[in-house]
Amino acid sequence: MFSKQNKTILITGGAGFIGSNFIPYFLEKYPSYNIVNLDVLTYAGDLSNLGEIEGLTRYKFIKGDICNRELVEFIFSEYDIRGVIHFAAESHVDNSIKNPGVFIETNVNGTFTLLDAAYKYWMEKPFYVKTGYQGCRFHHISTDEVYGTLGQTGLFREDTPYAPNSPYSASKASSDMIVRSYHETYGMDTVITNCSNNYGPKQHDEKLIPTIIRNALNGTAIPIYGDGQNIRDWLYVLDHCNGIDLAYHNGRSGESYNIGGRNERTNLQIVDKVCSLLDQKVPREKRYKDLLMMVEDRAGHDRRYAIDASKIEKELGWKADENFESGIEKTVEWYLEKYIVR
Ligand SMILES: Cc1cn([C@H]2C[C@H](O)[C@@H](COP(=O)(O)OP(=O)(O)O[C@H]3O[C@H](C)C(=O)[C@H](O)[C@H]3O)O2)c(=O)[nH]c1=O
Repeated sequence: MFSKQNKTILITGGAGFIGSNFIPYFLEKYPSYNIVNLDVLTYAGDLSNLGEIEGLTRYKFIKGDICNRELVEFIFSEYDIRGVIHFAAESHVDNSIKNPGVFIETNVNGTFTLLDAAYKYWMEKPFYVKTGYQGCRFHHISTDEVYGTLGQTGLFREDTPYAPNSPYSASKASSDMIVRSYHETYGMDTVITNCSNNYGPKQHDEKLIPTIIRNALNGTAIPIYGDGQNIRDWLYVLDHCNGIDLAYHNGRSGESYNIGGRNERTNLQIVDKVCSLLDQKVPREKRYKDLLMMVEDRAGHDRRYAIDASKIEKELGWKADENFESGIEKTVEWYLEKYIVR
C-alpha cells in the first residue's frame, strides 16, 4: 500500500505513448506523489514502455476501463485520489474514420465517467466543503485537432473556435466541453491542454514517423496520403510532458493551454528528414526515400495544424527544449533499437 503521507494522483492511459513518457518523468520529479495508472491496455497500450518503474512502491498499475464507473469509484476511494491527469483516449484519426463508435465511447463517455466520479468523490469530502479542492484538479489532455484546420497562415490560439473535422477530433472536442461544463457549472478545478503532433520514443507503430522508419527498414513502401503537403506542428513528447506538468501545477483553474513545438513541417519534409537520417545511420544500396509511395488521401484530411503557444510560455514559463533536429535524431535512434538489433 502507498505511504499515506504522499498525495495520490490517478493517471489514465499511462501505458500509451504520451502517458508512458509522462509517468516516469513525473515520478522522478515529484517524490511526494504516488501514482495509480489506470489503463485498459488496448492494442495501443504497452506495459513494456513502463519497465523502468515496475516494482516502484509509489506506483500502481490497474488494468481497467475508464468507462467502468464501479471500478473508477473504487479507485477513488481505495487510493484517496487527489488529482487526475487524464490521457486515456482512442487517438488514431484513421481508425476513427473506420470505426467512430469506440471513439465516442472511450473519449466522450469515458471522460464523463471519470470526471463525474472525481467530482462526486471530492465534493463529498470535508476538505472540499471547508476549503475548496485543495489541489484536487482534473487535467484533461487534449489535442489541437479540436480547432479544425488552418489555411497557409494563422495559428491556433486558445480562443480559436472549435471546428473538429474527424470523428476523433469531434470526440476530443466533446470531452473538452464536458470538462469545461464541470468547471462552469460546479466550480470544479479543471485544466485542459491542447497539444500539437507529438513525436519521440514509445509512439505506436501506426503513426506517421514510426511508419516511415519501420517501412524503410523493412524495405516496404512508405505511404504518404494525398499530395504530402499537409502540415503538422511537431512537439517532442518530453517537452509536452513538461508543459502538462506546468499546467497541472500552475495553470489557472478552468483555463486551457495550447502546447506546440513551433516546428511546422509538411509530411514530405518529414519523410525526407527521417530517410536521410536512416541513409546515414543504416546505409543501404538505394536511398530510403525511393520507397516513398503517394497513396489515396485520408477522408476529411486536415490541411495544416500550427499552434500559438504564447499563453503557456508567458503565463507558465514553458518552452520547448528540443529543436526538431535534435528531437528527430533521438527518436530515430530509439526506433533503430526497437526495430533492429544492432
Ligand atoms: C500514418 C500516416 C499518416 N500520414 C499523414 C496524415 C497526417 O497528415 C500526418 C500525421 O498523421 P498521424 O496519423 O501520425 O497523426 P495525426 O492524424 O496528425 O494525429 C496525431 O496528432 C494529433 C495532434 C492527435 O491528437 C492525434 O491523436 C494523433 O494521432 O501524416 C501519412 O501520410 N501516411 C501515413 O501512413
